[in-house]
Amino acid sequence: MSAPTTERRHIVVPPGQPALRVETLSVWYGTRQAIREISMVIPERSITAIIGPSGCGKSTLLRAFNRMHDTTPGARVEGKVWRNGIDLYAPDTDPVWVRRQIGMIFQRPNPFPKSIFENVAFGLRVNGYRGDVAARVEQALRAAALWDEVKDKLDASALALSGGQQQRLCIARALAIEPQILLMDEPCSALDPVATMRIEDLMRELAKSYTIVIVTHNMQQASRVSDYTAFMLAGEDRIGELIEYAPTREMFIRPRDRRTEDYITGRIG
Ligand SMILES: Nc1ncnc2c1ncn2[C@@H]1O[C@H](COP(=O)(O)OP(=O)(O)OP(=O)(O)O)[C@@H](O)[C@H]1O
Repeated sequence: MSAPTTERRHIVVPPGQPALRVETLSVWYGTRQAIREISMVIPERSITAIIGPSGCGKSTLLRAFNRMHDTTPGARVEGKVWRNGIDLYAPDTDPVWVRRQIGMIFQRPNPFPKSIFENVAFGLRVNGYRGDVAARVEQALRAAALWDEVKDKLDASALALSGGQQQRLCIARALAIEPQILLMDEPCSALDPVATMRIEDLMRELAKSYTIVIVTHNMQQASRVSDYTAFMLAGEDRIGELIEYAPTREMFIRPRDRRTEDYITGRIG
């Protein structure tokens, strides 16, 4: 199905049910605006990559998707993020509910200094889960492709795992509370190529059931794993904007905007 394109920017509206609908989203840190009026639709059960040069606002945009800026002093968000008809920024929308639906995986794996089991069980306990915690922990570890490696040492410290295993543990920890969307902020940048491949394979597997949005510096990674790619760029005023948003294959083979082409061919950034 061909997608409509705006005149000024090349922004597709992916077909099907959106996981998130982002409308004229702007974020400020104090008086400095970091991103300007970004509108896009994130399709469900797919991987959307956000790419662009350092400082163009990729993480800022990603963090706006689950209200992470609520916890940043001085940060302010304008615009709307809709999920199934609910405005995530409406005064009566509970930010805890938002973050339960939309989990975040960070650049550096950040397991708690607890056992492997307790890391995954943590969110369940915080949320007062009354079911079979052990079963849910196993399910999450299996979904994160880590179960076989840790099933015999669930009581061992999470900090003894390799970097790649720690990152998959953090993914299991996020999955345990059954989110629908996973935001990943450069999840492989601290990992070696083999661990990176495992996370990328895992992402493809997870995308069958979850919606994933990933920020990545690595264009090869975006082209390998994502279905859609959003290219951001900051102009002379240093405010990040969405320049082009398209199916990944299209963007890498036939970018519509010269700035996208300059970036993916290495002329800028
Ligand atoms: N907590 C903060 N307080 C003040 N300014 C911030 C904060 N976080 C980010 N910024 C600024 O906002 C702009 C966008 O930053 P952001 O981290 O979103 O960019 P990015 O594209 O993800 O960069 P990178 O690829 O280097 O991680 C930058 O100028 C950055 O310095």
